[in-house]
Order: sequence, then C-alpha cells, then structure tokens
Amino acid sequence: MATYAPQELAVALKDGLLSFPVTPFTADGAVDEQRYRDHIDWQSSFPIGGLFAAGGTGEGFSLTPQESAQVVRLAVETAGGRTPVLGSAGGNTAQAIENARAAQDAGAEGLLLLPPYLTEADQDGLLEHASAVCAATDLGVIVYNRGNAIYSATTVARLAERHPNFIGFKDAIGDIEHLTRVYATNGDRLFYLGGLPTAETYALPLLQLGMSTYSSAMYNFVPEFALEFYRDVRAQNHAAVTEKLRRFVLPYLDIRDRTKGYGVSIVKGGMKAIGRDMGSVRAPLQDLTAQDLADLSALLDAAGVRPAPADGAPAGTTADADAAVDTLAG
Ligand SMILES: O=CCCC(=O)C(=O)O
Repeated sequence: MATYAPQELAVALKDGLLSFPVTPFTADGAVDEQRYRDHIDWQSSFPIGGLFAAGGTGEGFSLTPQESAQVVRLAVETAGGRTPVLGSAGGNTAQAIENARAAQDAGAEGLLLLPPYLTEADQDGLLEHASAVCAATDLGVIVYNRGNAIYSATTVARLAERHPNFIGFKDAIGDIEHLTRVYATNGDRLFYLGGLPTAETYALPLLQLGMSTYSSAMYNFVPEFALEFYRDVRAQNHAAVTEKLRRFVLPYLDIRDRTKGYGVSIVKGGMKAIGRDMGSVRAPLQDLTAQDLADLSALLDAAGVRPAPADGAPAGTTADADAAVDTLAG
C-alpha cells in the first residue's frame, strides 16, 4: 500500500539523487533474490530521493511482468521505508496497466511509464496511452520521454490537466528546444528528471531546464562519488563538476561506448570491479569483455572513486576485479 500521495512523492523525488538498481541474476538466469536484497539494502543506506526497481539499468525491459513485480516487492521490503520505491510499467496499454497494478499491489509508491511496445505513436495516441495508465492507478506516474514516446509540451499539459497523479517527466532524448518547451509550458506542475545514459554527463546544463534530479546508474557501484557529484550539480559548482567529469565520468564514457548496450552492462561490470558481483546481463545485452572490465577497474583506482567498504561487505579492491577478470577470461 502506497504511503506517499502523488504530489508528496514528487516532493520527495525532485531534490534527491535517484537510484536505478541493477537486477542480479543467478547462473541459470533467474532473479537472484538474496543478492538483490543485499544490493537494495546498501543502496537504501545512503541519502537518496528514491529508488526505481526494474528501470532501464535494472534491465526492466528484459524482466517478465512477474519478475518486475517480484523485484518491486523485494525492493519495498528491503528498503523498509528508508526511501520511496517505484516500479515501471511498459509494453502496450493493456500490459502497462497490468504492470502498473502489479507494482501498486507489490507496494510501489509510484511508476515510471516506459514507452509503448514497437509501434509508432502520434500525440493523441500517446495521450490516450498514458492517460489510460494514469487512470488505472492511484500511484504517482512519471512519463519516460524516449524512443517512440516523444511527448510534446502540449500533450504533457493535457495529461497534467486530466490526471492529478501525473507527477513527472523523465527525458532520454536531450533535445534542448523540446525540453525548454515542456518546462516553459508546464513549470512547477511537474518535476523533471534526466534519464540520458550516464545522466551525470548532462546534469549541470539540464538543471537550467528544471531537471532538479536524474537517474544515476553509476550510483550502483560508486555511491559516494555519485552523491558528491549530485551535490556539486545542485550547488552549481561548475569547477567541482568539471573536475569530476574529467577525473571519472568522461573516461568512463570511453569504456561504455566501446559496445552498444554497454550503458547497462558497464554498471554490472562496476559491481564486479568493487567485489559486489551481480551476475551477468540478459540478452540482448552483452557483459563487458575481460579487457573492458580490467580497464574499468583500473579507472576506479586511478580516479579514486571506489566505495568505502561497508561493515561486513566485500571491500571492492583491484584484487576482486582481477579475480573477476580471470573468471571472465576463463
Ligand atoms: O545513467 C542513467 C540512466 C539510467 C536510467 O535512466 C534507467 O536506468 O532507466
């Protein structure tokens, strides 16, 4: 049962970094419940705005509806009220409604509405798709401007007029004029979050377009660095942000860009490199090669961003990464 009213959820999310946890799989490909609980417990131990289970970095696009509800339930139970947990609703309209209701039943506080499956959609169709999902749940709904779901400023305004539980706009396109129109038209009626791959890269400029937060994939494995980065962005400390971009984020992008789909795979690579192995990604994604993993681990050391060892948890070291690389290299 949700504890946040939609507008209360928007207030909680908009001024905190947003966690998009990976979903660990066992060697035979099932959701690894214990490792997920351990990860959510760690991710929830820091001061974040919220946690999105089954998001993009959580390979939500590769989870069955049952698995999506399963990870939401696990995240809600493990977070234990330390931070609001949201689920995702994807697929065609009927599937998205089913996913939304399952996430609500699993205890989610809100929903990220993923783009509809496969088909192209024009504005009136997108409005009816998103409207049907908003009408099917009491939870706060955030639309994801991505792929075939490009919501115009007017469509966003029409959806906001219809549904008080429509609370947020997440963007993964990065069209400055479009974002300016959406923000100028809708203002404080919504909150805005960056969702481009490795969102830190764009966080400081997008702050000027109302994007007070963003989905941080790297928060999975370098939480302290990610939180310090977010603090510097909100303080508009250009020098500190630029220094962190140069030291870690930009060299990280160089590894990420070696293979399509690495945007998620590199996060699981980061988990291996810090000694918190979360298993492999599901097809169609590919795991990092042994060399890419070794390069990522070396970057963590060179940039000085490895997380502090938690009590009783593995203190991620180069030795851990070397072991992971040896395993990968066979
Ligand atoms: O780095 C950020 C992108 C992650 C994201 O938006 C998602 O996991 O859905």
